Amino acid sequence: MPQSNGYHAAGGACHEEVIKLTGVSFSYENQPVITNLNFSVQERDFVGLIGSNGAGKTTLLRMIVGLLKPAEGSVSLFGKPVSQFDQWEKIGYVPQKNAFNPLFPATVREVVLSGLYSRGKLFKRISKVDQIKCDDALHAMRIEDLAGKRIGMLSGGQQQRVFLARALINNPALLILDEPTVGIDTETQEGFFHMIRHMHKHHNITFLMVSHDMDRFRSYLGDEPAREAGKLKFYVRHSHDLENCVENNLTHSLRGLRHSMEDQAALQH
Ligand SMILES: Nc1ncnc2c1ncn2[C@@H]1O[C@H](COP(=O)(O)OP(=O)(O)OP(=O)(O)O)[C@@H](O)[C@H]1O
Repeated sequence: MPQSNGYHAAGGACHEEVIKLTGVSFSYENQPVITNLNFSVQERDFVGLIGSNGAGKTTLLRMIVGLLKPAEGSVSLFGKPVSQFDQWEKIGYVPQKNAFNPLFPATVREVVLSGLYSRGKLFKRISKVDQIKCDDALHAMRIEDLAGKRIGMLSGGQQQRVFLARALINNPALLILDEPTVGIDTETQEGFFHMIRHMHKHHNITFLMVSHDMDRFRSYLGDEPAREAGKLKFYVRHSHDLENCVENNLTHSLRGLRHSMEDQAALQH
C-alpha cells in the first residue's frame, strides 16, 4: 500500500484514493440496485451518504468491505482491488445496529478486543499491547466504566459506543458507519455526531457514513450533494486544500532534491 503521507509525486493527486468505485453495478436476483456507479473517496474526506429506504446504501457499503461482489465494475481500497486487499485492520466497519446480536454473552472489553481479530484470524492470544489498545479505544469512546459489563445489558447508545470502540481499536485509516444512530435518543445522537466530527478533524480518519439524519451535518458537509447516482446522494467534506497540497508537493520535491544531492556526495567519497 502506498505510504499515507498526504501527497503523491509533484503534479499527481495530492491525497491518496482510499475508496475507488469504477462502473459498479449490483443486482439481487435480476433486480438492479446500483447501476454503473463511479465515485471515489480521498484520504481524510468525510463522506455522508443518504438515500431513501432500499436505495442501496447498505449494499454499497457491503461491496466496499468485500462482503458482496459487484456484478460489473470494480472496487479498490487504498489502491488495491478489494479481492486482493489484505489490510483489513486499516478499516473499521460498523454495520447497522441489528447486525450484531447483543444477547451474545460477552463483556464490553471482549467485544472491543474482538475488533483485533481481522478476517481469518479468529483466535489469537491477547497480548499486553492488545489490552492497551483496548483501553485506548474504551477511553476514546468514554466507556471505560462499562468494560466489565455484558454488552446485552447496555442501552442502545452505549452499545453503539462499544461498536465504535471495536472499530477504533486498530487505529483505522478508514471508518465506515452504517446508520450509527438508529434507535438512539436525540441527546445521545447530538453527542455522537459531535464526537464523529471531532474524530474527523483531529484524528486523520477518512469517514464514509450512511445516515438518514444528514441534517445535523449540513453545516459540516454543505447543502448540496457532491454527487448523485440513482437514489444515492453523496455529501463530501474534503480535509485538504490546494494550499496544503502545493506546500506538501514542494516539501516533497525539496526533500527529494536534498536526498539526491546527499546520495551524490556519498558516491563521491
Ligand atoms: N439479500 C437480499 N436479497 C434480495 N434483495 C435484497 C437483499 N438485501 C437487500 N435487498 C433489496 O435491495 C434493495 C437495497 O437494499 P439496501 O439494504 O442496500 O438498501 P438501503 O438503502 O440500505 O435501505 P435502508 O435505508 O432501508 O436501510 C432493497 O430493495 C432491498 O429490498
